[in-house]
Amino acid sequence: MSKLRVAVLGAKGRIGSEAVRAVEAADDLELVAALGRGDTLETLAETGAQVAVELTNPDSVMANLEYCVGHGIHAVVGTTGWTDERLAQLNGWLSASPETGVLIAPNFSIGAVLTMKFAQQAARYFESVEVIELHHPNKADAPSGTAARTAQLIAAARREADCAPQPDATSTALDGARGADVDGIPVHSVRLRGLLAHQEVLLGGEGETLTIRHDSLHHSSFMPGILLGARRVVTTPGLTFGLEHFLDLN
Ligand SMILES: NC(=O)C1=CN([C@@H]2O[C@H](COP(=O)(O)OP(=O)(O)OC[C@H]3O[C@@H](n4cnc5c(N)ncnc54)[C@H](O)[C@@H]3O)[C@@H](O)[C@H]2O)C=CC1
Ligand SMILES: O=C(O)C1=N[C@H](C(=O)O)C[C@H](O)C1
Repeated sequence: MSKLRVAVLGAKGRIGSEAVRAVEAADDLELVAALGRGDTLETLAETGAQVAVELTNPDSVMANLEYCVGHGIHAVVGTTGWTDERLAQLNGWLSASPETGVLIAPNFSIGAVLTMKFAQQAARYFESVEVIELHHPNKADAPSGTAARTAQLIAAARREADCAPQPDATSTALDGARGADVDGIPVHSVRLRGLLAHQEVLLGGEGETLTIRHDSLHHSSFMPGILLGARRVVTTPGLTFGLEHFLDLN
């Protein structure tokens, strides 16, 4: 059986370099291109890449995806910085190339995907919910894509259940002291040498709290999700947001 032809964009970065090794090590995948900043995207068409794994940064991702979708190259995207406007633009490109698939995964690690799901399930049962994400200090964006997505899922679950607004008597606060407001959920970002990628969802009710915590201790935690995404995206046209859609989670 022929191998799936995979390219990695952002191949010299922290996660991209790990993805290059993971693709090379997979029996059913062939690494046909490993592109860094300044390399031409034409390499993707020239090498016949079927899937591009996009792990660059929010400034580069849109141009890369415009090229990929325009050339019918499926994409697995880990890069952060997604807004409604960006998603609408991507959907526009996809509607002109209806057989192409794009997976955007705020987080490729199974533990983080489960954290989001558990938080979504728990959100309606507690009066208070806050998210704390903790990352290495070289991270460009805050809050993390995972934390933003977690907060959006929590907020949607609370809206659906008609939850009351969270109790919070704060009347004076230093800027930032209560974190960023993502759909009404406070999200706090820590940047600390020694960390990689971590998240806590704190839920509080009368006389009890629940903490859901996940730790990515190595970039290897993201690799099974990236490889699964590459294998599945080629048969899943259109936009898929979240790795959970490729997992058998009930
Ligand atoms: N979804 C997930 O599970 C994960 C997502 N990420 C995200 O992936 C992105 C990259 O993270 P890191 O590897 O830590 O950053 P990094 O800064 O170490 O790597 C990014 C690399 O992309 C390169 N680059 C920038 N523009 C490019 C372009 N147009 N073409 C090719 N290469 C380009 C940079 O030179 C750099 O080598 C971030 O948005 C991060 O949040 C990171 C880890 C897991
Ligand atoms: O930059 C990182 O490192 C990570 N970025 C993603 C995010 O912003 O959520 C995923 C993971 O947290 C690691």
